Amino acid sequence: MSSTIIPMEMTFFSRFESDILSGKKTITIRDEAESYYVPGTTVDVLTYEEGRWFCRLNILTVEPIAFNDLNDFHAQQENMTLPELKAVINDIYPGIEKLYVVNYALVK
Ligand SMILES: CC(=O)Nc1ccn([C@H]2C[C@H](O)[C@@H](CO)O2)c(=O)n1
Repeated sequence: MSSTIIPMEMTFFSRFESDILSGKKTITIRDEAESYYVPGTTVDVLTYEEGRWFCRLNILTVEPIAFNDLNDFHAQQENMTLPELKAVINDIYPGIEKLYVVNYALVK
């Protein structure tokens, strides 16, 4: 018998909290270890640093993306420029080519 674990929480660096709450940031890009979010589910969102809850998100889609295929639309959805987004991802996931775009909606 196989069992599926559905994640109930997602963490974000606290510097992204205001962009998420204002609706300016509508995706996050994660590595394979965090590609297990399930479309149609809702997750509690906590700051990575303090574990402080700040909102809930509906997971809309989870789609693979290669680092080299990131484009201005991804950056716009992250409320960044493309060079800023690539720098952030390089910092968090250095050298990782296989990534996942998690598209979400804020639960109001
Ligand atoms: C633990 C961990 O990896 N936490 C993360 C990963 C990514 N983010 C943000 C940073 C960018 O806005 C996008 C793209 O990775 O997602 C994050 O806040 N916390």
